Amino acid sequence: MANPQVRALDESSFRAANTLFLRTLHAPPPTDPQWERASQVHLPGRVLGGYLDGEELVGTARSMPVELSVPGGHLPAAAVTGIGVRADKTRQGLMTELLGRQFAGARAAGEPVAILHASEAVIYERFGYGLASRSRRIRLEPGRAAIRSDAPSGGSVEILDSAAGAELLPEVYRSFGLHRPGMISRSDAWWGLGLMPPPAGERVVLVHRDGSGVADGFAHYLPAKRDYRFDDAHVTLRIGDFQARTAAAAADLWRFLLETDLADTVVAANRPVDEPLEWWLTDRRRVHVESLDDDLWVRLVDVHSALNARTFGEGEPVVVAVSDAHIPDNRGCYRIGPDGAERTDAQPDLSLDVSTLGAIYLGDHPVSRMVDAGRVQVRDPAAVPRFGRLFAQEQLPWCGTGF
Ligand SMILES: CC(=O)SCCNC(=O)CCNC(=O)[C@H](O)C(C)(C)COP(=O)(O)OP(=O)(O)OC[C@H]1O[C@@H](n2cnc3c(N)ncnc32)[C@H](O)[C@@H]1OP(=O)(O)O
Repeated sequence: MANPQVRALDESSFRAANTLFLRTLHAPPPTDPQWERASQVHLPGRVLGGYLDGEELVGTARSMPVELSVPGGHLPAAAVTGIGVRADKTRQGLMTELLGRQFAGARAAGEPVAILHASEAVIYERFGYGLASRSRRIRLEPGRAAIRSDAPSGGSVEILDSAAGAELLPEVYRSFGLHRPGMISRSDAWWGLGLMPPPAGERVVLVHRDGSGVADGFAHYLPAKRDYRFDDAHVTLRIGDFQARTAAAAADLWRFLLETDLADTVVAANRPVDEPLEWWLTDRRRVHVESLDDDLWVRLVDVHSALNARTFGEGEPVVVAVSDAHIPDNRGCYRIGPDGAERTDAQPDLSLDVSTLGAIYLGDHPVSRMVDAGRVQVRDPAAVPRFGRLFAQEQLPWCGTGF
């Protein structure tokens, strides 16, 4: 019988944990320069080691503290990543032990929510995570895709060298504030990691400045050439990060990308699903949606605090019973209304699992859809539209930051 054990690793084991994680993703171990950067996001107390019947490290998980934007506010959250169990030791309960330890750590650190990007969609729901935001991967062909003359515009786009980009982009991102649910803060270590490979020097960095010269958007891309003949325009621009504070900044950046000479394809993964790109184009069919992907998975590790960190729409309160297989303290009934959430002994109008509450928390899915999906049990049908109005959001959540 396996005996999964978990403990916080000391710094001397961080690189071994990172190597183990990368191996579980079928990736090579970090080189010295890669580790130099990655070590900055391995934080004492937050890198866990997993063991099965012995002292050999066979599993790992880690997290980073971030600020997460939620409807009407923001709150501290644990950004979970680096989960891996060695292939010959899987399905013996080690990840279960690692995640349980992470939940306890997040609660102790005053982080009511844990978030992650999942390698597979089937893993995390059983632990109370719900899919809370989505993104899309799109492809456009410059020349066939053009921005309309009446699309928002204002300011200019400039190319920065990578040193100037490395200095300016963190500042610009910070200046935006976490303006949409799902966005998270980016630490200096995150920027240093250069999460979007390859090395920064090979990327082209664009910055958008508004009419008064204030930087209000940026994007970077990697040009990939499929043919080395001088006269063939087989060039794909692969966008790595694209952030804009205003519609004018976003539309101007797209205009610049689509008018770049010799580029015949622009590919952007991880774009918000509600970006109005189709509305800015002369021919909306030029946006080829290659996939609709999971973005953030959200786990409310402290339901009461998490609910009270966001705001709710208008209407009559609803009493909701929450089940949670992993965190007993979360179980029970909550009265949720425009003024927030409080525990109650009243009879519930609706019941749901904490994973479903995580899925609707940022406002991506209408409550009625979760009812139709069988994820909400209804005692009082009149409570469904009320519950929907409380959680409804104008803007869809989007994280836009890999971790
Ligand atoms: C946020 C991130 O870091 S995403 C990266 C996640 N890591 C990877 O994808 C790397 C490759 N995979 C792995 O390392 C491992 O398979 C892990 C970490 C996903 C799972 O570790 P394990 O120790 O096998 O998980 P554990 O034994 O605790 O499984 C718990 C339950 O989840 C199920 N489960 C675990 N992984 C999977 C999976 N990939 N697909 C389907 N079910 C799974 C198990 O069957 C088990 O179900 P049960 O409770 O009904 O028996």
